[in-house]
Amino acid sequence: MCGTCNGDAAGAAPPAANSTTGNAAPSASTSNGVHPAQGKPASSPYQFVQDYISNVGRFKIIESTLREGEQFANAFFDLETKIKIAKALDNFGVDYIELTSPVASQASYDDCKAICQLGLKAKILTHVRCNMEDARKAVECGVDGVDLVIGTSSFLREYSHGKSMDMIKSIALEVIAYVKSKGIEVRFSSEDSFRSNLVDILHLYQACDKAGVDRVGVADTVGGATPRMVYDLIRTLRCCVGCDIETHFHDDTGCAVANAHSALEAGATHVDTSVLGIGERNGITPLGALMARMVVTAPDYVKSKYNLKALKSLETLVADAVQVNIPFNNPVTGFCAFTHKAGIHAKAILANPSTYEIIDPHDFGMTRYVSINSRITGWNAVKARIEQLGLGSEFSDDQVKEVTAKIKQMADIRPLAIDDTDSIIRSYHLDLQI
Ligand SMILES: CC(=O)SCCNC(=O)CCNC(=O)[C@H](O)C(C)(C)COP(=O)(O)OP(=O)(O)OC[C@H]1O[C@@H](n2cnc3c(N)ncnc32)[C@H](O)[C@@H]1OP(=O)(O)O
Ligand SMILES: O=C(O)CCC(=O)C(=O)O
Ligand SMILES: [Zn+2]
Repeated sequence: MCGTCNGDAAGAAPPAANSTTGNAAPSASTSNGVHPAQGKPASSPYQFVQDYISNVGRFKIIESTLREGEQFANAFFDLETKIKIAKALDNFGVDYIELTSPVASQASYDDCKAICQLGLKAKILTHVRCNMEDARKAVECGVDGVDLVIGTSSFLREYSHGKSMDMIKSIALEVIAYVKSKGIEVRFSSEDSFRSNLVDILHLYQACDKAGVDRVGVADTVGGATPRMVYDLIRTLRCCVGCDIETHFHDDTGCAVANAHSALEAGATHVDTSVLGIGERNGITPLGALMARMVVTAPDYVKSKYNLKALKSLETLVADAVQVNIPFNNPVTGFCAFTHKAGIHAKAILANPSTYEIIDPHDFGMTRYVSINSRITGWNAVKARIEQLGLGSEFSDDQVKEVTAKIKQMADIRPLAIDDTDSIIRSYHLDLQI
């Protein structure tokens, strides 16, 4: 458990963004601990190779913290909080911000109008049931686009709204025509797409495409899809419609990020996210985790388009608003996401960070951290700490190995903090003077 990382070289606190304090940095490194001469490998097997269908290098984000995220158990966003989150999302560079249906309540209606008037770069969408009354309310608010949704699986047709596929199609076409007549974007999505009849939904999407919808949406509403199922469905759909394809993945079985990646590979154009993945039940594709995935797949696109260094503050803002902690194992911003502990890892990391890091923490304004306070440390890591303490020239390699053995002896007895380890080093050093 990463609980043992507490009391690392930087003390009890987790490594902070833009801080190098206490890192066991190599002597030949830059101030941020990266060897300029030994950067990333020339090519990465994880980077995509462009094919004609994949959109991994040109996707768009529909950020739904203020819609799907409002469905998270702990969420209560007043207008002030919504505005802060909307501005932070805009600063991060998301393409769209999706808001709760204005039909939900008076505040939802008023807040939707207010956010539309902020003049953000991101386009503002609201998410409504596929019917004329909801669509009218949405348009009234001044949004840039309306996301229409209706369940198409037999479960939802029977137990949610009771409409046949024919009825769904005729309502969808009517509502799409109405929203288009208002000169704004319109998307049509089949809720619970993966449990819907494939032929039925392909026909429906084709009809919507013909009617001029801007995007059709595929939703894994219950989070049961696998990346292969997603690839197959999106690849098939890509051949049936010319419009954009939006995708929405719940994380009930832990596949939400992988499914989003797979969807883009198969030709989807848009991915729904929320900050920290908050949403109904255990939520959807988290924005930060998707960024972690995509910066590895398509580094140039992601680094040029999104303000990655703002991720930590964005996640902190939302975590505070919904009263949760950022999970310890969160990609990029989890407190031990760039902490290296085992001696074998530490040695290689100090020589070249690419050995054990697929993401450069500095791309996100984060720093790496090498722990030396455990029985599994090694002399190379301890040597780096000794150098950091300014004592490098006073220890031979044999002496570093001897002091490492002392650290391990003590670490076998109890957990150590950096002060303990530094004391062992300093007292060994004092003994050398006598
Ligand atoms: C998978 C998703 O996350 S979809 C998005 C979920 N978002 C929301 O639910 C938005 C917040 N919701 C709300 O505030 C409320 O549910 C409202 C205002 C939309 C509706 O509230 P109520 O009228 O009290 O109905 P209630 O919530 O009990 O039931 C949903 C109603 O919508 C109908 N409905 C459900 N989906 C659709 C749809 N896509 N299109 C049209 N009608 C629908 C249901 O049949 C039901 O109608 P009924 O009143 O005839 O039974
Ligand atoms: O509108 C959509 O595409 C998705 C709706 C939703 O939240 C879901 O199906 O889980
Ligand atoms: Zn959802």
